Amino acid sequence: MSIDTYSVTDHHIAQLPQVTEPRNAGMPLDLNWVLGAQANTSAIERRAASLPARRSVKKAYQAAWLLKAVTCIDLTTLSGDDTARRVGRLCAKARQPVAESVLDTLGMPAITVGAVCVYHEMIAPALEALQGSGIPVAAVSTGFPAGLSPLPLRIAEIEQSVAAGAAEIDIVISRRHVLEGNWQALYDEMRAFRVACGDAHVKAILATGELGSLRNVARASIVCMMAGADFIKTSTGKESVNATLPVTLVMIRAIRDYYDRTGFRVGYKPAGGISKAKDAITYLALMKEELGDRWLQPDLFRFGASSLLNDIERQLEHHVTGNYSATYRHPTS
Ligand SMILES: O=C[C@H](O)COP(=O)(O)O
Repeated sequence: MSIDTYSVTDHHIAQLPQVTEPRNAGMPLDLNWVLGAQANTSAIERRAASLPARRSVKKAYQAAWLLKAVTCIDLTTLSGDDTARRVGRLCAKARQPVAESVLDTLGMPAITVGAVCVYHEMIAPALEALQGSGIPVAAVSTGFPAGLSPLPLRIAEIEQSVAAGAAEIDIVISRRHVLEGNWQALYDEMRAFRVACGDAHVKAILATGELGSLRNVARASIVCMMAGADFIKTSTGKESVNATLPVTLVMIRAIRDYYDRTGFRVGYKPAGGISKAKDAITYLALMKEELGDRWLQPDLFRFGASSLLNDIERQLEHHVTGNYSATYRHPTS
């Protein structure tokens, strides 16, 4: 199946959606629902394997999809040697991720990335560098990436990050709760994190590469949503296996199930190892197909990525410098 006919309108490109989404309030832990969650691994893997080949976007539509992807990036630096200077450069890129000349040629308005994602210590320089841009700062907290520091410290870290001005907090769950099937413990932990976040939105990093099975991924996704996660996110980027298409299918179907049963839309953030423009399009197409256009807005979809933007920039350059530029039409025209 091709997605040539998918329209990527100005509305989709718009940086900030005008819709007001009721925040996921969560619900009591429903163990019947959690334990009933299954994942047919071979069917999911078969479908995931066919996705990249089945998804193609005509050249005339690609630039719009790529710009859409840019608006959904949590531009990230999560390195032990991060400095205020490096974060400053990242933020300058976040403000203007695509060269003005490229946007002009494509007839597109100025865009920014979805957010900048850093460690707690880098919140202040990020805020300073992003002043006036409207781009939120996301902080990884709770002992990222392993999440094995004492619970009170992890909660205090969230509180400090929120006090420092982070509008979004990416927490890591305790993988052992999933591996031991201790859903109550996972729920209680996630609930405590959500409370500590206050008004800041919370993304629950499942570290799916360490959860042992797709069924565990499905169950952990549901428990975190029940406990009030605003987003569920695949990975820290530090596991040996990070974002994958099978895991994505499982997580976004859990999101759909949760929406059908509760009416709350929870966001999805694939993260780790997504560095190619064509992969970004595959993810966007999958979101559109499984969850619909609403989940293509940056308040419900983000890529956690440190190098994806570089490849998207390269591809956009091809669009404006190659033969292609002469034939470019906006998808809505
Ligand atoms: O959430 C962010 C991830 O750490 C990014 O991973 P990456 O450096 O592989 O793009």
